[in-house]
Order: sequence, then C-alpha cells, then structure tokens
Amino acid sequence: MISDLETVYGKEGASNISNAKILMVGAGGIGCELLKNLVLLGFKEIHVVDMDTIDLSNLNRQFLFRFKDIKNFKSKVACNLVEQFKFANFKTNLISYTENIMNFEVFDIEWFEQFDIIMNALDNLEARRYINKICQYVNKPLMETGTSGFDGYAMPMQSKITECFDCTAKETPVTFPVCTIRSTPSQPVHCIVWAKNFLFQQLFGEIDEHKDDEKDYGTEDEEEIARIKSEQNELNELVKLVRNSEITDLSLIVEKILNKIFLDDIKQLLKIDTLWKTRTPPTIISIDDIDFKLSKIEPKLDMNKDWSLKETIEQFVVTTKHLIKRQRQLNGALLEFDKDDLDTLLFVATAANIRSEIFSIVQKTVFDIKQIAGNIIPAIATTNAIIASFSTLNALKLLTADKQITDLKSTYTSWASGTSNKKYMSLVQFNKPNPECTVCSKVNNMIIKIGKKATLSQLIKSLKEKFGDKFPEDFTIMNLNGSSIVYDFDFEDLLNKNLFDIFHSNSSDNNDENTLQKADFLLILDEDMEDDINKPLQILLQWDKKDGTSNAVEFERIELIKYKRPQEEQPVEEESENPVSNDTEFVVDANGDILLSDSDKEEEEVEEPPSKKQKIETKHINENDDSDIEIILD
Ligand SMILES: Nc1ncnc2c1ncn2[C@@H]1O[C@H](COP(=O)(O)OP(=O)(O)OP(=O)(O)O)[C@@H](O)[C@H]1O
Ligand SMILES: [Zn+2]
Repeated sequence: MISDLETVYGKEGASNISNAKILMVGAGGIGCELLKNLVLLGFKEIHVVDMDTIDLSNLNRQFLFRFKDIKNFKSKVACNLVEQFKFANFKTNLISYTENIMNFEVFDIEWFEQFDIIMNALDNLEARRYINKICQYVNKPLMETGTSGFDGYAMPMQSKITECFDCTAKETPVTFPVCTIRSTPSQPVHCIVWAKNFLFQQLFGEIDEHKDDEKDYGTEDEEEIARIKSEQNELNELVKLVRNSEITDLSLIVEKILNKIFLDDIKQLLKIDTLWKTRTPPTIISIDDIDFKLSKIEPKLDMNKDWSLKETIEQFVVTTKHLIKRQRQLNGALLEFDKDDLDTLLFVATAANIRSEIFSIVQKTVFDIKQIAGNIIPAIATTNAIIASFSTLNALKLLTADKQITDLKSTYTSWASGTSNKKYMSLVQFNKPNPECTVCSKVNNMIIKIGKKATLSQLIKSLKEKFGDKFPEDFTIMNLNGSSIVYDFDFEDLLNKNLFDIFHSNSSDNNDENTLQKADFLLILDEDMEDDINKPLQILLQWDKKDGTSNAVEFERIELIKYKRPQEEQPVEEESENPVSNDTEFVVDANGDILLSDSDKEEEEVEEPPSKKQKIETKHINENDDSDIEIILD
C-alpha cells in the first residue's frame, strides 16, 4: 500500500501521509466512509471520537457495524473493524474515544493542537459550531461535511483564510401559527404536528399544568377562547378515562376519543363562520361502520400505501388501545413519541390522516409521515460515500500535493431540481471569511495557558505587559460561559480572586444535565473612546492541569486588530445574505456566544401583534440537523 502511494504521490507525499495525525469527529454515516478511506490511505494516526452507541437503524448505511454490535460504541467498533482490514503494511494507529467532543476536560486545546487536520463527520449544528470555534484558536485545517438525502457538502476551511462554518447563516426553523395547527390546517404537516404535538402529547404525555389565564390561545377572540377552553376540558375528562386502570372497556374509551376529536370538535369549529369565509370548511366524516371492538388488524396494512378512511380509523382504534394498555402497564408513566416506536408512529399517522380527510388535505403514507414526524430525510449511503471521498481527497491534496487550503475546492451535491445545467455535483473555489462573522472575523482570538492560582489582576497585568499601549485603557472583561461581567471600570471586586474560581464557583448550577465540562472563554471589550478600537479579544483559557498551585500566565502575542467604531447614523443597508448587519453591537447570549444585537430587528419584534407571537416552531424538514422536530410554544 505504502509503495503504491509513493508511485502516486512521490516519496515526500507518501511520507507526509504516513506521518499525519488526523482527528475524525463522528463515526456515523459519513464517519464510517471517511475512516475506511483514511485507513486505506495509511495515515499515521487517526483519533476517532463518537459518544454514541450503534442502533439498529444505523446498520443500513453505517457499513462498519453489524447486528451484534448494536448498543456498543460506534468509535470503538469502527476502529476495531478497520483494524481487521488485512492488507500489507497496515500501520495506522487508531485511537477511539467515547466522549462528547465538546467535553473540554477530555479534549482540551493541547489535545486538539496535536492534529494536522480535523475532519468533521457530524450530524448537528452545536457540535459543528463548537469544532469551528475551536479551529479559530488552534488554526488547523478543518474538513467540514454534511449530507441530507441526496444533498451534501464537503468544505475545507481554515481560520482567517477561508469562510468558517458560521460565516453563512444557517436555516432557521419553519414556524406555524398555533391557530393553523389547532383550527385551520391546510397542509399534511399541519395535521402531523397536531397529531404528534397536541393529541398524542395530551393523551399520553405530560399534562399541561398552566393555569387558564397563563395560556396563550393564539387568538384574542373571546368566543374562540371559550370554545378552546371547553374543548380542552372535555379532553381532560377523556385523559382521566385513559389513565384510570379501573375502566377496562377500552373500546368505549376509544369511541369517546374518536367522537370528540374528529366529530364534536369539528362541529364546534364549523360554527365559527369567520374561519370559513375564505377557506374550505371541514367535513363531517361518518364512523357508523367502525367496529370499536377490534383489537388487531388482519391482514396488516402496507405502510407504503394509501389506506381507505375506514382502514385508517380502524388502525387508529387498535393502536390507541395498545398505547392505553402500554401506559397502564407502566403505571401511568408518560409515553414519548418515537418514530421507531410503531405504536406511537401509527397513532400519529392515523390521527393525522383522519384530520387531513376532514380538512380535504391530501393524505400521506405512514412511511412518509415517519419522515416528516421524525423530521428525517432518509440518509443516502451513496451521498455519504461521495462526500466522505471529497473530504478525503482534500485532506490528501493538502498533505501530498503541496497545496494550500485556498487551492482546495468545496464540493456540493444537490439533487438537480430547478437547476439549469442539471449538475448533481459542483466544485467551488473557496470563499473568503465573511467580514461580518462574529466567530472568525469580528473578534481577535487568543489562547491563554494559565495556572489555577492566577488572579484576575495577574491576567490583566500580563496582558498589559505583553501588548503595551496597544491594550485598551478602558475595558470590560466578561465570562462568556456565565455571560457575566468579571471586570470593568467601576467593578473591581474580583481583581484578587483566582480566575479559575471565578469561572468555576457556580459550576454546579451551570452544569448541563450530562455534566459536560465546557471550555472557558473570556471576552475583553475595548471601551476606549477613540474611533479606532480593538476588536473584542476572545480568550480561550487552557488551565494548567499538572500543577494546581501554579499562577503562571502564558500566551503567544497576537496582533490586536483594530476596527472603526460603528457610526451612530448608518445608511440603510440592503438586505444581505450575511448572518449579521453592519449596524450592530456585541451582546453575549446565555450560551456565552457573542451575538450582535440589531436594533431594527428588535423593533420589528416589538411591533409584532401578540397573537402572532405564539407560534409552533418546527425545524425545517430539509435542515441537516438533529432528527427531532422541535416544537416551541412561546
Ligand atoms: N458532540 C458530539 N461528540 C461526539 N460525537 C458526536 C457529537 N455529535 C454528534 N456526534 C456523532 O456524529 C455522528 C453523526 O453520524 P450520522 O449523521 O450518521 O448520525 P446518526 O445519529 O448515526 O444517524 P441518523 O441521525 O441518520 O439516525 C453520530 O454517530 C453522532 O453520535
Ligand atoms: Zn466566520
């Protein structure tokens, strides 16, 4: 293998490969492909991080895993399997980790610094953003990837040279007004959201404890509010029946549910004439021929086919009974919707389709509903393979062909809908960093290696010594993790405190549910009155691990980059693709990320009528992100 590489890449190129250390984050669909490629190329060392275990649903495309591996850690199984590739000169050293890559206690900055290239094979924004942020400090080439169905991208990135992951705005969630979901659905997804997040939740999930006057009904109309309240009270009565194990006649309970939800509520809705002036009114379905005594459906219905209304209702009857029994067997424990749990899926699918029929909306197959309710586009193994190969090729070029990151191309695959040239794959020259990006362009990034006994005043003294008169006279220091001010011109109380204690004194309250030890970031804002001020200095703190008594403060000197303080009066900007506008101020959010407040936007939100503010949000179905639909009622 190595000699073949020499033939292709020359002695030097081959030796670069066999000396390279790669970090691969994620060992799922893209990760399996990537690891296979990297191992076959003979890289010296590959560190594979994945915190997850193998699931049955992974096996169709994550080809390094077998049935026997279910419930074992992906990173471990993947490394063990590729180690068995039997070819001559297998020299790759494989190291697997089963922690979250965002655990800074395990993966600190010194650990990231050991790698030549970082390769992402992740499936969520949070982890991608985190690695992107870390790469602004360690300045390593990042090969970022993602796929969603037939679409995918493989993008090489390097801090300050190319755009970063956050240089472009990511898709925002699609939102549906509550009244659309509750009263006037017009698309299948409205009915699916209703079935999953309203009906299922009400019957089998957590009971809504809000008092009536705290609720937002999505309308100001008193008559409408009264209708919703009485609808809700009736439903609460049904929930009592569902959860009362002494009432054993499940057929009767299901008949009551069906009558209320699909007949009585709709009759009430029809009475509100104003709703139907411009819309098709709902129709009243007949359930006369439904046998409520059914306890199973024979023969099983095909989940890829459309069902008749009778079949759908009968399946609803059977599935609802199953769920009531399950909940009772679990002593009333709350049930959660899971697209892979057939009962919960069938409940949502049948309820959604009955509602669609009522509102003259096209029905979907159970299979389609599974994807929409699980917000999942089927993962396509081929797309993963294509994207992983382009990512590998870029890593290879960077190491062997004496290429710079700017010589590499980003690859995009996109199912050719609506494109003029019918291209599936495009290779695109790199983009420069977006000057408005708050992750890579609008801050100075710096790492400080610091002892746990160093005080805040020692840190300030070291910074002033290092930067001399380039360091602002008037400044504010913030703890980005707690979004709190640590120091400013009239707050000097913490000067003699250890910085480590300032960051960690509240850590027991701040800890995530899984006690993830996050990286500590400081932000220093230049408050001098001049026009030219320093960009905020964002500092990643690497605590000295070896010696708990050290008070050393060490850092590389970086250039403090200046920029012009934004003018009070800015010309009106045209709307751009950029995630931020020019007329902005730095604000820090609860996660410690720097945000830019945009005054125009705030005004807009204030003016929004309260009824419109109550929205149900779902993630965009195409969003290449976590798989669950997230519904936020605000
Ligand atoms: N913060 C993180 N730290 C470590 N690994 C992560 C982190 N976030 C995501 N991953 C891993 O990245 C991998 C992404 O793979 P993939 O997109 O195939 O997702 P999946 O969860 O395996 O499959 P699917 O979402 O399609 O069911 C997963 O194995 C996941 O565990
Ligand atoms: Zn950026």
